[in-house]
Formats: sequence, C-alpha cells, structure tokens
Amino acid sequence: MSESEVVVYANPELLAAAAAARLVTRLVDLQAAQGSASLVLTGGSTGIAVLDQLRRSPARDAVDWSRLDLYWGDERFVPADDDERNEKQAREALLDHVPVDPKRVHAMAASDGEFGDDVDAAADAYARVLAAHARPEDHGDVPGFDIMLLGLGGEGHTASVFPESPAVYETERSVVAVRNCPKPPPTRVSLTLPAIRRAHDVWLLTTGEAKADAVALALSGAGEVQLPVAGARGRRRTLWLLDRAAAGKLSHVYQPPTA
Ligand SMILES: O=C1O[C@H](COP(=O)(O)O)[C@@H](O)[C@H](O)[C@H]1O
Repeated sequence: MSESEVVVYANPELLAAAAAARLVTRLVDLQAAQGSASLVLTGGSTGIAVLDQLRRSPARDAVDWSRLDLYWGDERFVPADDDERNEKQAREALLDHVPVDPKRVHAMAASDGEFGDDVDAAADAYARVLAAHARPEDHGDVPGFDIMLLGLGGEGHTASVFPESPAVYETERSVVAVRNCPKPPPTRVSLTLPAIRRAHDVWLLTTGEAKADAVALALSGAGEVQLPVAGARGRRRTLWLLDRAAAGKLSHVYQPPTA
C-alpha cells in the first residue's frame, strides 16, 4: 500500500477547483495510456463540489466521457429521486451534463428499485456488478479502479464504513449493507475497506475544522476499526486533498498562504 501524501489548499473553493483540474489531467492521461479509465465517485459536500467545478471547467471536454467507467463508493439507500441520494447529486452536479455512456455508469440500487427495500440484495447485486467488471489482472472480484474519490466524517467514517460498525470488520465481501448509521440516512450500501484498497489511487477530499481531528488521527497511525478512513489506501497512491481548516491539526505539512 502507498504512503499518504497531503496537499493543502487555502480554502474549500480552491480545493474543489484544483481537484477538478487534477481529475481532468489524470483521466486524460489514463485514457491516452490505456484507452479508458475508471473512477469511483463519493457523496458528501466536498466530493459533489469537485463534480460541480468539473462541470464548470472548459477543460472537462478533454475527457472522453464515453470511455469512462463510473462507480460509487457508497450510496444512501433512499428512493431514486431523493435529494440525499449520492447518485442524484452526482448526476445534477456533472453526469447529466457530459456525454457519459449510460452502460458504463454503475449506480447502486435505490430503495424503490429492483430490490425494493431489501438492502442486502442491493449490496449483493453491486458486488456482482464489481465482479463482472474485474479483469484477470485484478486478481479478484473487484476491478482495480484507477481513481477512487472518498470523503470522510468527523468521527472517521469513509464511504459508509463507520467506526466500530459491522462493515469495518468485513474481510470477505466487497460490498455490504449498512444499517443504523449514526449519520442520516441510516441505511446505506458501501464498499468495504478491502474493496477500497483495490483502487490504484485513493483521493481523500475534505474541508472544514470539524474534520481536522479525524484527518490528524488518520495520518498519525490510528487503527481502522476506530477510524475507518485510516484504512482507506490506494495501491499506487493515497492522496489527501484538504483545505487549511481540515489540515489545521497537522504539523509538518506545507500550508499555503491565505487566498
Ligand atoms: O454520508 C456521506 O458522507 C461522507 C462525507 O460527507 P461530508 O458532507 O461531510 O463531506 C461521504 O464521504 C459519503 O460518501 C457520504 O455518503
């Protein structure tokens, strides 16, 4: 697994714009090198702000959206038209505005979808989607995602893997149903930490003082049971993209001047 790298931006707006630019560059490079790319999206304020910035950027047209496989790291198990749904927010922020191939947009089921309110069936179905897209070189049932975007909570959750919850102890399954989440909505579907660690690059995006303790603990060797985000690592790269407030409890990282 890769060591963590940290980049701090002066404010949340700069972080979102710079992460969007970084995403364009990386996706274009990947498509040039291997023909297509895969990207795992996150919910949460910072992840959606990055997609919003991407939509506004003229450089977005450099990406061949038709040759991009899109997945989600977690989903709130609510009806498809619920504003809380990560997929709905991502579509409104970006996906409805770029020519993605619908067959390559791999969303998790909604609670009014084909599995009804059976969240276990929804999780199992997504595990099958991942397995169907894994290649021989991935050595398992999860694709080697090129880039995975993740957010985090102040208590240390990432995707929908919460501290001390059953999901954080999962070692076999790639996707699990999550119930009784401390953060609403309470029922979710999430990739597990072993599935997250199949990604080549993991980018952890967060802003705000409320995340500063979790960031500092994760970067100082906290255990993943108490702080799941500490277990989110990419095989090639683990990149933390923070604003000054989220990085406020880190010493020895470069802090940019206030913009
Ligand atoms: O509920 C969720 O929250 C986290 C973080 O969200 P934020 O708004 O505090 O940045 C996110 O990573 C996750 O995907 C989402 O479902």
